[in-house]
Amino acid sequence: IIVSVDTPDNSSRLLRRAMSSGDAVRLYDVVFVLGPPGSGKGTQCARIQENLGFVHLSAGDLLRAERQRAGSEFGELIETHIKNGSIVPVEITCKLLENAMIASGTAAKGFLIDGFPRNQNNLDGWVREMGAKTKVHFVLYLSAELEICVDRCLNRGQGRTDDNVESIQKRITTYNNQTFPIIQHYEQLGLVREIKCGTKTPDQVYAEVAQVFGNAGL
Ligand SMILES: Nc1ncnc2c1ncn2[C@@H]1O[C@H](COP(=O)(O)OP(=O)(O)OP(=O)(O)O)[C@@H](O)[C@H]1O
Ligand SMILES: Nc1ccn([C@H]2C[C@H](O)[C@@H](COP(=O)(O)O)O2)c(=O)n1
Ligand SMILES: [Mg+2]
Repeated sequence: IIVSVDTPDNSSRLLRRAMSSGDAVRLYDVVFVLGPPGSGKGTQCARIQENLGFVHLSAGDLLRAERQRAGSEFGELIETHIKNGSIVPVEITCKLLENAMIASGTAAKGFLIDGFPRNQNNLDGWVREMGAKTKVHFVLYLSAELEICVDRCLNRGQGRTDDNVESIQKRITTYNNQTFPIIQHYEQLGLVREIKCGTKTPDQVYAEVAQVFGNAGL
């Protein structure tokens, strides 16, 4: 039950009453969005944000912005991980996500967290820091054949330092070894909503995405 919007920093839209304890507990509504590099996570999140009122937070975008921020003590470390396709320690990423959630103001229906949690360290850190403040409704898993994903990354044209063959191969290895097990973890909890999107157009994928959100009452 949504009972209020007032939080100490006036930033969270949803304040729900914990029916069991009677205590007021703040819960951010969250959908994680995972899938291989180039599967279309950012593309679909932009549409969900526009049409369904969720705020899109890309962990990769937040890390790239932090890398560029003058005076950041993490810039070099982030760049090294991005180039190597490895995963930045969760303390950094989780703090960036939480700050962005707080900064997003009061209008969000919920948060689409794109590209997170990407490994066990991400998941453990999230549970530790954000578990009690969030409700993860489901994991939107955008799957696609890896050859298609590689082509899309190489043709993305956004000047990303990791859209080259060497970095993409490393990102895919990390995805297979570290991220896929996280998807399997959520699958075991019955929380994965997979959309097979390799050969579908963005419009076709979005039609299925909208259905998933509709089915979840979001
Ligand atoms: N269904 C689709 N069909 C064809 N091209 C697509 C489709 N979805 C996205 N693209 C294109 O593929 C590229 C990668 O898409 P996008 O950036 O959304 O992927 P991503 O999953 O966020 O990737 P990353 O994990 O590397 O951030 C972009 O150039 C995008 O325009
Ligand atoms: N949870 C995350 C998300 C991203 N990164 C780093 C490493 C990724 O290869 C890179 C790009 O992410 P993308 O934009 O493709 O989602 O950012 C990370 O370390 N941890
Ligand atoms: Mg992306």
